[in-house]
Amino acid sequence: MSKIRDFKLEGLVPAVFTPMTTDGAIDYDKIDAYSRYLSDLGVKQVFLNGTTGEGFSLTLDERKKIVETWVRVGKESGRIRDIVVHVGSLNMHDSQELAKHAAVAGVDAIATVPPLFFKPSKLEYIVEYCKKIAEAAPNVPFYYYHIPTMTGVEVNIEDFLVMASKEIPSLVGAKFSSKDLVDFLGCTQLTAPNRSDSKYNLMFGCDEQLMAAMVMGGHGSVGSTPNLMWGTMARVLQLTAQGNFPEARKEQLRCQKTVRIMLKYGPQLGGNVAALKAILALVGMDTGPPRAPMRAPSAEEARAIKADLNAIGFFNWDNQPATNLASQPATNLASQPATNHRRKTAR
Ligand SMILES: CC(=O)N[C@@H]([C@@H](O)[C@H](O)[C@H](O)CO)[C@@H](O)CC(=O)C(=O)O
Repeated sequence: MSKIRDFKLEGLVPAVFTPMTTDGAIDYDKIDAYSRYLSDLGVKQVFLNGTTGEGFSLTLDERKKIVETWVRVGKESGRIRDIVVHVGSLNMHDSQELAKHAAVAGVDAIATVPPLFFKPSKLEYIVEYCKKIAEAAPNVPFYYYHIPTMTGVEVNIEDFLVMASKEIPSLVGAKFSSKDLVDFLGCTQLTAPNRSDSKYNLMFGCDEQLMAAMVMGGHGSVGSTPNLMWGTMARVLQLTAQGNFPEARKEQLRCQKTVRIMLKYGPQLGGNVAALKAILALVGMDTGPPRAPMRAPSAEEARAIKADLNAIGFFNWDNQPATNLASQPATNLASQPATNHRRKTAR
């Protein structure tokens, strides 16, 4: 059980894109260069086959081969320390199969979204569904992947953690891709008896709100923008942890402005991931087009995206941190001693 209890995601954990060729096949050979690109940034942990990875657009065999490739070129090379795999799908059996495969492949944790076609009406049903998937890989740390904007399943994660912890021994935390910071604070403040820090590993996934989530006690970020603006997101984490909120806000605003460009072009490309893939290509890591129903931008659209990024100064931001700031665990503010602001009275 110590493998489960001791596992922790922290700092910046990119939800990685899935490299594809122009004819829509998976470009497995590109994963080697991609893992090197991320490792050079200071990445230690990655999240595969999630939303950013277009996991729901992939076949089971493709998802398995992506996992195996990342383990071989990422873990075995020493570039990447921990690999978390999203095993959620449209049915429990596929997810159980992916969970078993992930365990055999040697990944470090798995995560799943709830059932999203026949949407569960009660929390108990979600817990039971997750339990059956987690049991397919009982010795692998398990995360609930909360992303209601994509799944349409709104559930209070604090309540989920309390109920699921009684049913799922491998439960270690949640990947919280929702702007509901009220629920998020409730999650981070669930402490184990006589421990000050959170009982669960809470990773936040709305990058444009990361600073606030860290103030609420989050342990870091699993998201898309660390792929393409690592330095900026690293400074959000570090400046927030240091309590330098004016500077942290400047970095967070940079993320927000970049996300607005994603939101401007995402709809016409069939989805925001398509716009993000285009931005990643513009910073030099080309992972090819997305898969239908999304599409790559035309040359004209790519020029427009680049012009909009230029207009906000995107290419002048230091996104290749020399100090690999974010590979250091972001200090969880909740565990920081209160700064003594009392003015020292002259003796
Ligand atoms: C809806 C969505 O794609 N959310 C992204 C965010 O990183 C998002 O791209 C970012 O906050 C910009 O909106 C992540 O939460 C998704 C994620 O973690 C994943 O790809 O597995």
